[in-house]
Amino acid sequence: MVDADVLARQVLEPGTPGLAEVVREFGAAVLTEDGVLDRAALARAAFSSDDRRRALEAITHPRIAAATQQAFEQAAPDAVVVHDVPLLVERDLAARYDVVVVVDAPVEVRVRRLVEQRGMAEDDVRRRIAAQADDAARRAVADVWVDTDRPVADVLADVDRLWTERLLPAERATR
Ligand SMILES: CC(C)(COP(=O)(O)OP(=O)(O)OC[C@H]1O[C@@H](n2cnc3c(N)ncnc32)[C@H](O)[C@@H]1O)[C@@H](O)C(=O)NCCC(=O)NCCS
Ligand SMILES: Nc1ncnc2c1ncn2[C@@H]1O[C@H](COP(=O)(O)OP(=O)(O)OP(=O)(O)O)[C@@H](O)[C@H]1O
Repeated sequence: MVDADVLARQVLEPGTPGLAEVVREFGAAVLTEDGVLDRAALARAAFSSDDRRRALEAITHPRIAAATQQAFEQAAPDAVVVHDVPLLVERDLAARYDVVVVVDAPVEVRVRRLVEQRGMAEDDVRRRIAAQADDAARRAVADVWVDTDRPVADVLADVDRLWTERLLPAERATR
């Protein structure tokens, strides 16, 4: 499992060159008193305009890409590597994968979950969604569509089936 959001956090940990560059670009106001990244403050700055978001991505994305490559290389030859990547469509990466799975929920459900379950500010959530690909673009690259606007148990049952009926055979077919 290679989680892009986890790698995105690692490249901005205290003491990293990534964090130093972010402070040069966005100012010391994106740090807490202890010198740790204030993620909410950086999110406010980065999602204020396309230009600011791209400035952050120019710092993070090359570093995330390098860490991703390293993680892929460490996988066992018979592993099914699951790459959890929010910006797959935006970065035009679909052709690199054997199977593209889109995990979906309607926009209003996404907003409600992130506000209620994660405590995020609603305008932050909406700005992030606005900076992402829309459903039509996601549909265009999806091999499998997982609708999560259902009870979690139903979603998990579908994912189990996806694993045994689609992903394990796809891995075998690559050998
Ligand atoms: C702005 C930051 C500090 C906000 O941190 P926060 O802890 O609030 O969010 P987290 O990193 O957990 O991301 C949660 C979700 O926000 C969305 N999101 C994050 N970055 C972006 C982006 N550049 N464009 C669109 N949506 C984004 C994604 O849906 C992601 O799954 C952080 O998201 C970040 O460093 N983003 C730039 C790196 C990046 O593009 N990450 C996406 C994975 S490659
Ligand atoms: N079927 C469901 N019912 C209720 N809540 C759900 C369901 N599926 C996901 N959630 C909740 O929705 C929120 C977002 O889910 P999750 O973090 O898995 O999204 P994600 O696909 O990783 O998004 P991104 O990759 O953009 O960060 C979480 O708080 C999660 O618990």
